[in-house]
Amino acid sequence: MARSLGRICKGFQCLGSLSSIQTQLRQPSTSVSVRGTTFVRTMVQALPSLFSSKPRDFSLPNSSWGSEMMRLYEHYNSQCEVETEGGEKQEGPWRRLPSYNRLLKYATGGVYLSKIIQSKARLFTRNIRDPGAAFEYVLFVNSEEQKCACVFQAGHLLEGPPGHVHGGAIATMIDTVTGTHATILSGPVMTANLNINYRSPIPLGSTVLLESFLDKKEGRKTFISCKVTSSNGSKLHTETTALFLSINFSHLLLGE
Ligand SMILES: CCCCCCCCCC(=O)SCCNC(=O)CCNC(=O)[C@H](O)C(C)(C)COP(=O)(O)OP(=O)(O)OC[C@H]1O[C@@H](n2cnc3c(N)ncnc32)[C@H](O)[C@@H]1OP(=O)(O)O
Repeated sequence: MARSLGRICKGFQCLGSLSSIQTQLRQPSTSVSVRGTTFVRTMVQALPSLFSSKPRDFSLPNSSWGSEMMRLYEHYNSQCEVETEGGEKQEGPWRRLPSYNRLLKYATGGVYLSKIIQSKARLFTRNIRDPGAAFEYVLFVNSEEQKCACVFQAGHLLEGPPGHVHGGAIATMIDTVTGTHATILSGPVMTANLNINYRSPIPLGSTVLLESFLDKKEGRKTFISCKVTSSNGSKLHTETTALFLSINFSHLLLGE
């Protein structure tokens, strides 16, 4: 019992780091975009400190990334840092988000889960070790324009219709991108509604671009839209509207 309480307290300490990020987000500032930039920078810097050892950043290129995946990665990554006329480097409009296969060491899904489940819990999209087999993706955020872009290469384990990507795998990626975007904009949220129109199938192994946009914020509600296109933008694969509701961490930890 005492040990369980210790674990939960440690979990809350981790959550404290996230709370401070949220506090920063809520502090009055001159504009939403400045606030967003600060939040993203803080989040990027704070996340690794929540782990017990140095975690693998899954958003960095690996040998399975094809030429289209690399081309789009370079396209956005080159805009994360730009050179001034005087030759100095400064932050660009985009920022790459690191990606780990678990978010918190202790608070991995509620106090009612067994220790074994807590220790084995992994993020759904990052739990297959074989590079290129499933979800290969990297997410970039543009705080000024309040949008996100995700380059996604769909591996052979994501098959639905023969030779094409499973609709649930596509929905997973849309939920991941819009959910991350909503978290950046509003702090902790959960998906309340995801409305997807599938317009054309995605060939297995291909690279696509997911772009998400803030539609509006109303109280606890954050409305995001998202489209998935082929890597050169010529083909529309899906169109989505999503609703996220802001939550307290106790909603996840205690089921309240
Ligand atoms: C770093 C790694 C990042 C990875 C990102 C991955 C993102 C993945 C995100 C997810 O997948 S979350 C998992 C899937 N989602 C869930 O399991 C959520 C389950 N549902 C709930 O927990 C609750 O229903 C929810 C928190 C969404 C809302 O419950 P609340 O009790 O907080 O809200 P309430 O029912 O009081 O409704 C508040 C308002 O929202 C509205 N609302 C709630 N659900 C709605 C809905 N589904 N559609 C439209 N409106 C909805 C509701 O009508 C009301 O509107 P008004 O204030 O105007 O009256």
